Amino acid sequence: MSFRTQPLPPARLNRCQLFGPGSRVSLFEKMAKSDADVINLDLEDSVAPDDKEQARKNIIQAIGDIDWGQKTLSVRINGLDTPFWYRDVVDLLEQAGERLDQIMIPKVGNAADIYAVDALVTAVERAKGRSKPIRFEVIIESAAGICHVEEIAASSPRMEAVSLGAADFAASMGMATTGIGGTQENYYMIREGQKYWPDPWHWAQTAIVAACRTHGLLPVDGPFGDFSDTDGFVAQARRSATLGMVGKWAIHPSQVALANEVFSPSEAAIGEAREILAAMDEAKRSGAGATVYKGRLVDIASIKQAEVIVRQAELIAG
Ligand SMILES: CC(C)(COP(=O)(O)OP(=O)(O)OC[C@H]1O[C@@H](n2cnc3c(N)ncnc32)[C@H](O)[C@@H]1OP(=O)(O)O)[C@@H](O)C(=O)NCCC(=O)NCCSC(=O)C[C@H](O)C(=O)O
Ligand SMILES: [Mg+2]
Repeated sequence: MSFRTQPLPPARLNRCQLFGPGSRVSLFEKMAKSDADVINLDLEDSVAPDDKEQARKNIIQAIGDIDWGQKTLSVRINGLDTPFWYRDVVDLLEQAGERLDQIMIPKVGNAADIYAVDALVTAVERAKGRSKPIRFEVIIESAAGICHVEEIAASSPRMEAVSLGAADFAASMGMATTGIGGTQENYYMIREGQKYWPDPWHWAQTAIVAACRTHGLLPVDGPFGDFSDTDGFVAQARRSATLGMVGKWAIHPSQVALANEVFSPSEAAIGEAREILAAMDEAKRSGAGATVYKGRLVDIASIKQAEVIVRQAELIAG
């Protein structure tokens, strides 16, 4: 480990983030009653330009009126290249109640983008005497965003989470696809006449995970567009979990249970993690730094791996 130790991410569940357009008020109660850990009310791309103002009003009202339970409540503002974002921030911070936990900033390109939003948020918080600091989550969904992901992760103490937005990312990168996440038909390799489909999102996800882990943030996988493809969603989510991501967006309620299942450690995994910790306790007592568990090596690094699973299990248990 370097002299600088790795900070822990916020101790809260983020297995599923359920999205809904701010213009579809009829969805809000359903979102609040869902099993998602995080709710994202959207002012950005799921809301048509003519509906932006009304959507903002709907969201401000709903933040106060609806019982959101223990969920993390987040609003996605419009991008910094639009005329809408500053009004989103000012109206939300001036008019929405303290129940609002965070704002999601889309299409972030560098740390200066976060600096700009932070300055505005800080000014309104001070002017209005808000007692709970708003936290930030951002979406990496452009070539510039992925190039600057580390400085973005380090950009503000308000930062909590970073998501990969596969749709805008693909567009910005000029990727030859209209699919949102998942396997891409033309991204394959051939060996002995057999096709294999690698994961085109892998490197971007890994870069996000590394930046988040370095700065104590939550790395999250974004949308999977084809909500009728359950197997495809689960496969994508499992790959993300294996890489270190803590959760995934749901753009339809049918995806919530799938994400919760994938990003909750199974009883077997929790049991094994606890056994590894016990085996390493025993090893340490006898002065050893490594031991054998079920025929394989476990050592001090295994303790940290097991602790990730046990920590997640404890969060879920409450
Ligand atoms: C995708 C949808 C437009 C589908 O809506 P709809 O046609 O109403 O779906 P269903 O008829 O199948 O709905 C079944 C029941 O579920 C309720 N419902 C639907 N959506 C939601 C929701 N988001 N939350 C809660 N409940 C929901 C319906 O009302 C039905 O209920 P009932 O009648 O009582 O049975 C719609 O799901 C939708 O708008 N989804 C969210 C879209 C969104 O927010 N997109 C933005 C995020 S993705 C993105 O921005 C890309 C990213 O930035 C990137 O670049 O990658
Ligand atoms: Mg997007």
